[in-house]
Amino acid sequence: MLLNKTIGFIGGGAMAEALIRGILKSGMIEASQLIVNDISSERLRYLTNLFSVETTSDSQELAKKADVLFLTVKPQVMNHVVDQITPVVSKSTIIVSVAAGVTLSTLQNKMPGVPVVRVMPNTAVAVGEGMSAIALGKYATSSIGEMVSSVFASVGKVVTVGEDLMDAVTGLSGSGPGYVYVLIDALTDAGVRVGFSRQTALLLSAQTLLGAAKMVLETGEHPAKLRDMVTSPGGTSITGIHVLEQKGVRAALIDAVVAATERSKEMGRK
Ligand SMILES: NC(=O)C1=CN([C@@H]2O[C@H](COP(=O)(O)OP(=O)(O)OC[C@H]3O[C@@H](n4cnc5c(N)ncnc54)[C@H](O)[C@@H]3O)[C@@H](O)[C@H]2O)C=CC1
Ligand SMILES: O=C(O)[C@@H]1CCC=N1
Repeated sequence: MLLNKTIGFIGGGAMAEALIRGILKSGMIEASQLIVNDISSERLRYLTNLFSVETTSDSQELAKKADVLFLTVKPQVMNHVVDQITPVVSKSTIIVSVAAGVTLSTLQNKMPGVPVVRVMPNTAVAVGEGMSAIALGKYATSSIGEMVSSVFASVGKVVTVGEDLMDAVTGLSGSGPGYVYVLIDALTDAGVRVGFSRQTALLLSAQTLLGAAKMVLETGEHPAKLRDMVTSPGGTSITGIHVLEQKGVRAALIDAVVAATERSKEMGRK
């Protein structure tokens, strides 16, 4: 579907880099199909060295060439970027925005008739384990939706959601790797505290999170049932879980997702 198509990225930051790394690794798209635009020539040099992709400092030139155009800039500069490209974007260009809080209607109002798809991925697309949610704008046909989904499916899992849930996705899986890195870092400190080298403690922590997550996904069991399998009566796991409950870890995680969801909504109002 994407054979011989030109794929553009406006904004060559962390998210674009993660996506490019993942899609090149998946083999779905070749480096020769990609063109990246950024205001930072340093970022462009870095991405060319890393991925051998073409780059340009001219977003209009890129918008004219691209069949699929990823908008991977910060929400705060999205208006400026869209105003720049609107005069040259054709109705056959597929626009894919990954910006937190930027709504389909904002983009559609600026680019009438142009198919727009809103996606909220996370940085784990870089290693083929991303979680992305997708919502289609009114000019995006279902075949466009399938095409964009297939790109994100090549680098992880994809769900289709109503746009009203996009801020919630941003608060949970979009921002979620950040929360999990905090957990891994804390568990690693804990490992050092009980006697491991940092390197060993990091391996024990990260592999434990990976294994537990895989158990949930592969068994389809409720996490509480899997937790029961770990907690021997009067044993160590229930002793540790008791402390986590006393410290309010569960409520802290819920509060974190709610706060990030609210922040995404707030960013969308600007
Ligand atoms: N980093 C993440 O985990 C995720 C980010 N996102 C979304 O991806 C978007 C990008 O985020 P990051 O990559 O983290 O930010 P970033 O700050 O790493 O990258 C943004 C890039 O855009 C460039 N830029 C700024 N103004 C520009 C302009 N006028 N034209 C062209 N390029 C310009 C910057 O030089 C920078 O390289 C945001 O909208 C964010 O909401 C979505 C999901 C996850
Ligand atoms: O922190 C942010 O705003 C972006 C959106 C989702 C993850 N990172």
